[in-house]
Amino acid sequence: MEDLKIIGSEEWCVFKSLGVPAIKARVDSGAKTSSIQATSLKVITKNNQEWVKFEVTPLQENRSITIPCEARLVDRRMVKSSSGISEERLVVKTPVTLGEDTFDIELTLANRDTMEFRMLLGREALTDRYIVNPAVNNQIQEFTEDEISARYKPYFKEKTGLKIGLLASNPKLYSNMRLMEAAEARGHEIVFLNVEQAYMKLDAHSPEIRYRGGNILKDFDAVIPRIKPAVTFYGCAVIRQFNNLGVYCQNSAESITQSRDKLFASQLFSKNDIHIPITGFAKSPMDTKDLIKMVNGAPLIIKLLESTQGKGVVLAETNKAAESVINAFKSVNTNILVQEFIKEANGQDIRCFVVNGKVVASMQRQAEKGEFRANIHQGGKASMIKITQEEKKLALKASKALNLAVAGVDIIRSNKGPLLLEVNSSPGLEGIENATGKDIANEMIRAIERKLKFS
Ligand SMILES: Nc1ncnc2c1ncn2[C@@H]1O[C@H](COP(=O)(O)OP(=O)(O)OP(=O)(O)O)[C@@H](O)[C@H]1O
Ligand SMILES: [Mg+2]
Ligand SMILES: [Mg+2]
Repeated sequence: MEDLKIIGSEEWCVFKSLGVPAIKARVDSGAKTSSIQATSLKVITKNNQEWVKFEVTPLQENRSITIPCEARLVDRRMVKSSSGISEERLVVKTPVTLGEDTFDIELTLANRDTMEFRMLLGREALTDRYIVNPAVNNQIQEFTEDEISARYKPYFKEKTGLKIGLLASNPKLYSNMRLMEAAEARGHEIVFLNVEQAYMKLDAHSPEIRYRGGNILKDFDAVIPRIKPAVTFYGCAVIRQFNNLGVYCQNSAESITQSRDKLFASQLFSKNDIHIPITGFAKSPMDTKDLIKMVNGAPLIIKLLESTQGKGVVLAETNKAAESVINAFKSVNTNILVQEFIKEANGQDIRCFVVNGKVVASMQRQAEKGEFRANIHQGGKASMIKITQEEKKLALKASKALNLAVAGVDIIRSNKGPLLLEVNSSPGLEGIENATGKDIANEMIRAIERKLKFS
């Protein structure tokens, strides 16, 4: 016991033979084997032995430094993730240096970028060497920030900007052109990626995304998803793949999927105590009459579950009309929501543009004469508006409920106070930039910089 050293909760490890000058490990006596976050895994044969090539992004704060490594493969192990799923992980063996001691360590290569720390130091490496004192850090080796900078100096690439992918469909669309412009203006490299031309390889060790023609899409720091409704399913699969490869996606596949389903989203809102117009959903035409009563009768709104630009939103003026329209949709198996009509809104609604938990712009939209839908695509006119504290809170709460970093939140003013209409995951920039004069594209790019701690 006496010659065991005290090790803290976080320690710097050096891997000379891998070429990793310093990597901070979380000391985790709960884990048997140590692990390191690794991407682009590839098993190769060297002198009749199996080796693994992989890449390590060793610094938590700087994702632009990636070190190519090679180590001998000693095992393949099934590991249970926190969600209970078993996955095969490659295990390599390599010398590690902690302070004055150098010893061989087995490392599981964790190829999913979910770890806060880039490395975990497990029991096997600690036993007979260290006693853990979780209250302290850097007991074995302390590196100052300057020392880390010096150690990493040769690795700092001449990289002045991020590499961002704009995952969308039409490069000529105002919003997409503005995002490309804003990213370039801030010194980043931005690549337009047509979502339907990206395809993927699903493989435990070397998952990939390729682009038409066979190019592998790699080295992306971030992806801005701008997925049109018609490609939601495929687009979200591509976003998930980028995410699995450790690329930051400004809106996640999950939140986009949720926001696209008006019923699912409305259930999330009511669960989170977010007020929406009274809304009903029913399967059978036998319930239509009561459904209409439930939302206070006609005039009422009927909405297709997946609709945008106001195309799938209908106003039924009388109970009779409502009943026949609802039953007509049901007869062709189309899912619809039935909603209380907020007459006092007078064809007005409010669009709040939310970026990373902040309302960066808001506008009022006024429907054309004789029209109740305020959508700009339906001829609505936009103007500046100062929203109330309550409306701001509502917008932020709604985007938070869906976990969207970028969201277009539609709010309607009713006699009961502001009500949430819907949250869009790819809100257009044209209407709101023109109405408010705000540079929203720039806000979105800056939000990515902040998330990636790029400055
Ligand atoms: N319950 C309601 N009462 C009054 N007006 C409504 C109601 N629901 C929707 N509207 C009007 O219809 C417009 C379109 O509705 P909604 O935003 O739900 O549909 P959408 O087709 O998804 O539009 P978007 O293009 O914003 O995604 C709203 O902006 C609003 O002006
Ligand atoms: Mg919508
Ligand atoms: Mg809308």
